[in-house]
Amino acid sequence: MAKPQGPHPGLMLQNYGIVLDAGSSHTALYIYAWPAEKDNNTGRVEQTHSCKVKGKGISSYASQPWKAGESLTLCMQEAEQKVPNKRHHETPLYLGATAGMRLLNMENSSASDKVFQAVEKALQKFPFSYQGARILSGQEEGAFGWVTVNYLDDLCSCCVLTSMRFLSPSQGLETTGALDLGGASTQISFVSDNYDGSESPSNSVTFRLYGNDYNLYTHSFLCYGKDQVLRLALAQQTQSGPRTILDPCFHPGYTEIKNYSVLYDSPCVSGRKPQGAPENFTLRGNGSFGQCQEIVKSVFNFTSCKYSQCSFNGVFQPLLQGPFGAFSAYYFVMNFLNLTDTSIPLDTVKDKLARYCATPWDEVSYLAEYCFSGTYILTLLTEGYNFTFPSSCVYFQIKGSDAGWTLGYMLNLTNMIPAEAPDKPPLPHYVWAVLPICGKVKGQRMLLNTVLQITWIQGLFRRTKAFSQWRVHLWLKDILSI
Ligand SMILES: O=c1[nH]cnc2c1ncn2[C@@H]1O[C@H](COP(=O)(O)OP(=O)(O)O)[C@@H](O)[C@H]1O
Ligand SMILES: [Ca+2]
Repeated sequence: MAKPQGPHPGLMLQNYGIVLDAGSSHTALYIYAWPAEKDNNTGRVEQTHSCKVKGKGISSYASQPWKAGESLTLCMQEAEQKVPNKRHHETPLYLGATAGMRLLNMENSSASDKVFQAVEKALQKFPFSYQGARILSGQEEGAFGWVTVNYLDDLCSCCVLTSMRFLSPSQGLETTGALDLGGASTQISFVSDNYDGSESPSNSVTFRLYGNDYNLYTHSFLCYGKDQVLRLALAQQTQSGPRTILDPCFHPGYTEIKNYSVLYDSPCVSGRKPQGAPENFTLRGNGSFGQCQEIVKSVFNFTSCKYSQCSFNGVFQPLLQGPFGAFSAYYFVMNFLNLTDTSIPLDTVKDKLARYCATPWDEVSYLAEYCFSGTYILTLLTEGYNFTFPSSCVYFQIKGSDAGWTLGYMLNLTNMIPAEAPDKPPLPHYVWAVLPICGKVKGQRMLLNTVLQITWIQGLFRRTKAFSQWRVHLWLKDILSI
């Protein structure tokens, strides 16, 4: 008897790509896959696997660089299992390091070189097509995060509220801004109609997509990731070299002995260590959101701005234009605190956070830093960047842990971000009319997307924004399976 025929093997063929995100706090490996037979511009790239490397980020191995390489072995072995053997040699492997390595490189560039040598040696042992390990600039980190957010196009309910924006004849269509919060740096990236890149060229990244140039505003604040900001806040409170501090950002009853040398061992606070400080100090929590916010505010500088407008620390920022997707630690922290619903009035959010901060430590008992982190996020968004809640549409991405710069980085390096327009329109016009029907088939959520996409298409005809054309193109291909 003849064997049952499976799908044509060609249809099953997948391409793979691996990106290691060497963050300041830890390293994560992501595997992406996309159909091999579709041309690069249209196949939907999906994350098929992720692996969290045990231990800390590679920058923490400055004094034992070989361990940085070793630390990656288990996740790399997992990747060997997950990517089919036949595809190993064609699978590109990238490692990108962010703010932890930026700081180490500033502090001790030979130690940072040694960490990269060790990592390179470890990665080259695997059968993938190794494409190099490097430090991403802050602009790259922000810009690739923005590409990911817009590629994923995973609009949440928050944007339903603002979908009328898309219909507004004056505004036209919009892309989604990206907010990334790491341990050592934080990025904000968005396209603003009134920003042409000339006022502060260092904050401008130009993308060529479908034949049009996009001007993206992006800024990375080194030392404003949540772990380094905690150091800035503690440095602020220990300038006189005390033996004890009463810290409002920690729960009442919380006590921790902190070492001065360890606290000040970072370029973000080095040079500020108080002279003649004892070896340690005791941090005692007193859980006051209001006082904590005052301390957090003091790490921002709002006094000088040589541009038409600034966010903080004299950094230019054009008028906010949303929606925005907030991911990484934004998501972890706000999800933990049950504060991802941005339609809640700001005062209610503050009340909830105040109640959480005031909860005695013996009732919380683990994860001491969420009061501080929540207060920092709220302050960064409202005072630093000037978001107003609930009218600003910032949504904490459900797949927050997996959104980030890695997908955008890989799309760029594998030439999957189309720079030039296709010769002919992506689809014949009659397809537009079919959209609502296709939408209904996949249920309400798809219907919502349909409405948004149609509005985008209206925008397309109005302003022919190339990036949205790209998105619409991908989306149509996806739902129509062509
Ligand atoms: O599963 C989690 N729960 C809570 N926080 C997390 C989790 N995974 C990562 N984080 C936090 O997200 C941040 C990720 O920062 P990352 O290591 O990418 O630094 P970087 O982007 O500044 O280089 C860190 O502050 C880390 O503590
Ligand atoms: Ca990161």
